[in-house]
Amino acid sequence: MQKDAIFAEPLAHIQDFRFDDQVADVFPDMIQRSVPGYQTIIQTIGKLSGRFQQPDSNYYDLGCSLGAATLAMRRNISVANSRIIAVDNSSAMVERCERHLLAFRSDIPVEVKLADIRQQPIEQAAIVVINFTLQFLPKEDRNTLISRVYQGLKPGGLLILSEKFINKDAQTNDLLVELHHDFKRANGYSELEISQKRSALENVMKPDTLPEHQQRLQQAGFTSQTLWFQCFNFCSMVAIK
Ligand SMILES: C[S@@+](CC[C@H](N)C(=O)[O-])C[C@H]1O[C@@H](n2cnc3c(N)ncnc32)[C@H](O)[C@@H]1O
Ligand SMILES: O=C(O)C(=O)C[C@]1(C(=O)O)C=C[C@@H](O)C=C1
Repeated sequence: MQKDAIFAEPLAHIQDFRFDDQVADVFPDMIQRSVPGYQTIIQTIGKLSGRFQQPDSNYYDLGCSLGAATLAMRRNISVANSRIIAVDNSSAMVERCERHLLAFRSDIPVEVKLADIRQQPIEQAAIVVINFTLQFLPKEDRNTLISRVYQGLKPGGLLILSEKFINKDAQTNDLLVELHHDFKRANGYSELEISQKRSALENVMKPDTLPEHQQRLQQAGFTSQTLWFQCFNFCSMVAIK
């Protein structure tokens, strides 16, 4: 696995964070060292896929990057007529995702699409995964996407939504941010790497609060939802139709 050193040297000008070739090359290392509980979340997406699979259904991975959640779903689905649709608008990610999936054998077809998830139709879905991607959409587009997901799920269908979040209360927000930075330090990131990446993400990643997420899910129609994972300012929720 290639080590993430993208922000290791002082940068004269910090550009907005993009999922380009440079990021895609180091992404497994980057996400592992940056997102507390990432591995647990991926494993649990696998377990949930076993539980919520339904025959003759679609499974969506929206913002699939290299396909970690797709692979976790694919390993755990055993019912007939299942199809996975993995979508990302970064060509660097999609190219590598396709190659990555070919390295593992399976009878379940996966369609990897270079597209904007805001344009992706959701139909006959047993499961929709949005793993650390909603936070990159413009705020005004988030309600529409979650409503479309609700509409496209079959009865009993599951949405798995993982996000970085903020607290309105500054004191506890700062505490969670500091604990996350401690996590990054423990994983070998320097102060410079932490602060330069933070600046690069500032304009492109706008996390919501937990109540904003909960309200959005409810407004979309989900009457059954819960937070199942939280570590510092990272979380994962499930909502059942
Ligand atoms: C943090 S990564 C997701 C990680 C991945 N889901 C996983 O579990 O390993 C966010 C991804 O969302 C993609 N993305 C961001 N906005 C998007 C959009 N509007 N449409 C499609 N993909 C998008 C990025 O290209 C990036 O690959
Ligand atoms: O590194 C951070 O501080 C993050 O916010 C992590 C985060 C994410 O939450 O999606 C941001 C971008 C990277 O692609 C991987 C992870």
